[in-house]
Amino acid sequence: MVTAKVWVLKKHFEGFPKTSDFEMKQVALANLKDGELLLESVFLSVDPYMRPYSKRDMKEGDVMIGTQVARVVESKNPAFAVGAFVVADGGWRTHFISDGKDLNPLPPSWPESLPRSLALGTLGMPGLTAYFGLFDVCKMKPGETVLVNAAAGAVGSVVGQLAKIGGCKVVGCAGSDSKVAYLKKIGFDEAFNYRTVTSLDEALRKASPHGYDCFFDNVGGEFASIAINHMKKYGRIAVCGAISQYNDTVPQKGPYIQIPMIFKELSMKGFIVTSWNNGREEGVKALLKWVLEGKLKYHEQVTEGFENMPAAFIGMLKGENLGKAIVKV
Ligand SMILES: NC(=O)C1=CN([C@@H]2O[C@H](COP(=O)(O)OP(=O)(O)OC[C@H]3O[C@@H](n4cnc5c(N)ncnc54)[C@H](OP(=O)(O)O)[C@@H]3O)[C@@H](O)[C@H]2O)C=CC1
Ligand SMILES: CCCCC/C=C\CC(=O)/C=C/C=C/C=C\[C@@H](O)CCCC(=O)O
Repeated sequence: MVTAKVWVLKKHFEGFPKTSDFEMKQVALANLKDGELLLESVFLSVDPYMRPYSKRDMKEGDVMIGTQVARVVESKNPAFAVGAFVVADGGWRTHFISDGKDLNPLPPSWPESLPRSLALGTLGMPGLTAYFGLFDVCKMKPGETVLVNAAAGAVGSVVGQLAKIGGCKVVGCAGSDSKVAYLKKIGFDEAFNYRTVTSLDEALRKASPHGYDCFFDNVGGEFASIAINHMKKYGRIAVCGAISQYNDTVPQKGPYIQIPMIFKELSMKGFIVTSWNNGREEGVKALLKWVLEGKLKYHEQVTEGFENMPAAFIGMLKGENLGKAIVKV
């Protein structure tokens, strides 16, 4: 009998999550039934969505939601051989049983040169978010100017590079000087530290005096309220996330956006990447091609040890990650 370690939400978050909000438990797994398979987590993802989704979708005592790259260790399902790797949404668990229905197999042709953890980042949900958010929501065109915040993160770093591949000028912001240096290294035309500039308004104007055609918003809040005034006429805003608001105990009250929306005749669209699940194969194929060509660089913030999942999650929310935050079991 296999005993899994799991992390449960001991107490709903109030403001920033604390390690005391989580509790590690041991769960004895039953023997496999026909059609089932036993999976062992190899890499686990920590993502911003877990913060708001936990409030909406979870009750105290539930196993934390999340995805992982897992290896098949025992199988009574002919579609999955022992040793195969899959992306699963098994939550924060070291081992779990699946009936095979909600698993995304990694292609057997996965290049040996690439870490399988990329299936949780640049070649997975965050990378696809950037891909479809930029091409289908922003509808960027060559020669345009693209703005992206949280630009050194899992989604933002892909957005900026795809925009460069698409022939655009790219401006990004991040929360540390080292992240800003990374952005310039991977090809951003302009980048600034939003925490240290004296004026966000001035920084945005300096980076692109004629404004922005596309704004890929990962952050919301005050930044978005200021950035909207720098949009060009007929600009497009892809509302991807609002991480500056996820930990609010009292909702922020921003300026109202109707005047710039009307005056500049802007388009603003919120989106969730799961709406493109049917396009997943197309997106991963395109992203993989650019990675293998060296046009799409990736960075992973790897935390070692299942016991460190809460710390990795909290650290990501606080900006301690460069690129995709993952936990290596
Ligand atoms: N709509 C969708 O389908 C999806 C939406 N998302 C959203 O995209 C955004 C980025 O996600 P992801 O790339 O996975 O995460 P990241 O890898 O970018 O990590 C989160 C980053 O957000 C930044 N951040 C945290 N708090 C603040 C704040 N108060 N103000 C400004 N920046 C902050 C930090 O970077 P920094 O150093 O720059 O502060 C931190 O590193 C999130 O809002 C997420 O919810 C992600 C996936 C799918
Ligand atoms: C509850 C209010 C949510 C407001 C928007 C918050 C976050 C946006 C975001 O980060 C969306 C992420 C989407 C992730 C999609 C796919 C999965 O890997 C997560 C699935 C989680 C689930 O649907 O159970």
